[in-house]
Amino acid sequence: MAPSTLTALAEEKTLQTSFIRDEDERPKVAHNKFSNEIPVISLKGIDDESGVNNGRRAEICEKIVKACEDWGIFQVVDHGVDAQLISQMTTLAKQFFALPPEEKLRFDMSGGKKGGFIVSSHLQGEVVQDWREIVTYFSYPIRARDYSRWPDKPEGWIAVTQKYSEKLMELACKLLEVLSEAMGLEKEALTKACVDMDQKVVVNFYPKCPQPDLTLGLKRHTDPGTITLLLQDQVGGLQATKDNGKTWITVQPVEGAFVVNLGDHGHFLSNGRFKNADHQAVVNSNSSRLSIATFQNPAPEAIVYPLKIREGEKAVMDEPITFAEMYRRKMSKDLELARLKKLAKEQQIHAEEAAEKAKLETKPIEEILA
Ligand SMILES: O=C1C[C@@H](c2ccc(O)c(O)c2)Oc2cc(O)cc(O)c21
Ligand SMILES: O=C(O)CCC(=O)C(=O)O
Ligand SMILES: [Fe+2]
Repeated sequence: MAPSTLTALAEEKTLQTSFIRDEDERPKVAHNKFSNEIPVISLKGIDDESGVNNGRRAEICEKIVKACEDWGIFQVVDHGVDAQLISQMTTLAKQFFALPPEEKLRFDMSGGKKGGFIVSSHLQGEVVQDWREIVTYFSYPIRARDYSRWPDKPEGWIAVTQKYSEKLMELACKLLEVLSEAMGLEKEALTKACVDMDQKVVVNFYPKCPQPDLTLGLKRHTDPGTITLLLQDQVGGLQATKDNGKTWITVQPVEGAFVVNLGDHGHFLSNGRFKNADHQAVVNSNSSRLSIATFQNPAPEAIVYPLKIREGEKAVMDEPITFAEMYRRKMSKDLELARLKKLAKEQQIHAEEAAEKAKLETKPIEEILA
């Protein structure tokens, strides 16, 4: 059972066992050992398709496409989202997590409610807990918004979140246009494949952690959707993989930048040409950390299948399926893997205990008592 908030646990000297991960899952690289390998791309001039600047758009597009092919993750600056809006969004988010537990728990979503506050994860049945609190809103399609699940404190946050969601939807669509064109398709191809794009904002708060080397803020995963725009503070903790998942790097925080991640949907639609970035978040004992993930997902009924299969390529999917089915299969695979891992661990403990018992039984009594 996940605790209802992390406020009290963050003050303890040791970590509660439900957060302790197996050794192979624990952090390998420090939260602040930053790498500059992930490309940082300026979007200045991306809208200008005329004359001399068309060269600039082409240059930006080339960089984005290369980053998607090599990493599935990159950062964007000069993206046009107002710095003041970003600062309001982060200030208000921090104020929300600083509220007393009972205020945050007015929006508790542990009973399976769509949107609100929860510790660790929205997924049911996780074996090990993530060291994070989240507050999440379903922001698009607008007609499906349920404002009763949007926290009404701190004052002014609903209005700021609405504006933030709108601006991030615009930025995401711009990036999807570039990727559509790179696939040799019309600009709207990827947004059309999403049917009626869903957007979900997840604000992650990672409190200071007593034993950060034993746990993760957010376990290793790929995002399920088309594209994710992540805003992170300067603390550091986002990690991505290279060398086919073997090596971890910590992404250098860049003030005012968005980290752009390709998700599974984007990966499948490009027939595997664009990577779905494998990533996780680590925590530390010095300071809390805030990140805001804006997930751009297709509608649940949207059909998932490669939009373009290039000559000589084989389709990465056996059959077209809906996004809802794709998500369901992903979640059950994730949970099944965690269950098998837990089982293997229990069996190992059992076998070790049995071996110890057998050893004792064959020992002469004088040795046991010695
Ligand atoms: O919180 C997340 C992160 C992410 C994710 C985490 C864990 C998984 O097993 C997984 O498959 C994905 O993607 C999300 C996607 C969502 O729609 C909501 C989330 O809260 C998250
Ligand atoms: O907090 C981070 O840096 C990562 C967050 C993330 O990957 C997510 O919310 O899906
Ligand atoms: Fe993620």
